[in-house]
Amino acid sequence: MASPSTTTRLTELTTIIATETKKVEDYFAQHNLPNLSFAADGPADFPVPGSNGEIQASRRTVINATQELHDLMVGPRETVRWLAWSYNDNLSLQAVYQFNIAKAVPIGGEASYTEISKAVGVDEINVRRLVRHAMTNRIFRESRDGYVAHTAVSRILVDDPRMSDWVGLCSSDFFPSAAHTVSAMIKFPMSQEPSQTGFNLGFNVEVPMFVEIGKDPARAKRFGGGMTSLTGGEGYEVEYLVDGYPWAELGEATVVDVGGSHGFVCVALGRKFPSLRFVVQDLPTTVADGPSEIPPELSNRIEFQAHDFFTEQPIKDADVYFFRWIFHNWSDKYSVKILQSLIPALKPGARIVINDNVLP
Ligand SMILES: C[S@@+](CC[C@H](N)C(=O)[O-])C[C@H]1O[C@@H](n2cnc3c(N)ncnc32)[C@H](O)[C@@H]1O
Repeated sequence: MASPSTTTRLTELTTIIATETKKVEDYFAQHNLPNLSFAADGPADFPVPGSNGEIQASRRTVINATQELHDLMVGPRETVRWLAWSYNDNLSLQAVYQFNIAKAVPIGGEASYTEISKAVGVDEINVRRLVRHAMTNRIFRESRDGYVAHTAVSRILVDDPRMSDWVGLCSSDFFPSAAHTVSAMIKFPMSQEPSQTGFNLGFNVEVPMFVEIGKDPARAKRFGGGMTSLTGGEGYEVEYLVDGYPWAELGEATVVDVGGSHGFVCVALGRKFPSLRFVVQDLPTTVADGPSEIPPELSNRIEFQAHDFFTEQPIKDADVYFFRWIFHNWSDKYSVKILQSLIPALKPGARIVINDNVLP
């Protein structure tokens, strides 16, 4: 029999939501901050810095409590139904990205479905279906019957090219891979091979994902841009890394950022620790785009080198070999290979620093 405690929990949650929301609103009022809104000119981010622990804790509590309240109200059976259907959210987002629909809607104005259809070269019925579906996630709004305007969410796809890269990477590279992951598990049971994955079945290719993406400069650039965007996202800020390790104690030291993409981590470290020098290693197409991302004042301390981390590490005298978000991409077999290829380069006292996420 169902526990009668649900009613109590609902009331508890509404009280938590009201109390913590008031703290946030009072803070906004005291600091003259804009109201939260999805209007196209509304704030794109929560307008209180992450360092404000108290308001961020209230915000987090409201997010969790409203989610729980929502889920309780929806109920277990309908939760499963909607979860199973949520691929449609990726689908409409992929269409918006792929057909560049956000750019077909003027900021501060509106466009009819007919105009969008002409601008993006997709038939009007599908434009209408997909854009209206995207609206269920607050991507665009219908300003009047048959006309589309931006919201603060859709506007980000125009204003923030790196977020657009992230959307493209997730919807166009990861979504098809995820859709084939279980098929890959059935076809290649217990495989540790990077060429026997959902990506391989999804794109019908035999080489590992990074090799395939690296063959196409535009796709590699999108991957790098997407990673930069993710790193700027809440909870992933590079400051945790900058402040969370005693970099200053290394003194005059060389840090090799293995698989360092476009070098944005080294930029953040280089700004704060002037005695560090950096070599960013990655696949050739990725490092080709790196130097243009480095601010001029750091270009003499950050260099790029094409290097495949499965081959012997070419930099022999470094103080730190740094791996950020590398090992979670590889099975144990290949993670061991990546580490073994460092061995010939390690001088006494050299460090291997790993910054990665672990699912608890
Ligand atoms: C998840 S990204 C992490 C990027 C960066 N370290 C960061 O913190 O965002 C993994 C990186 O590994 C690179 N990579 C993949 N295979 C590689 C290989 N065999 N040798 C060197 N880099 C590789 C990719 O190009 C990509 O930039």
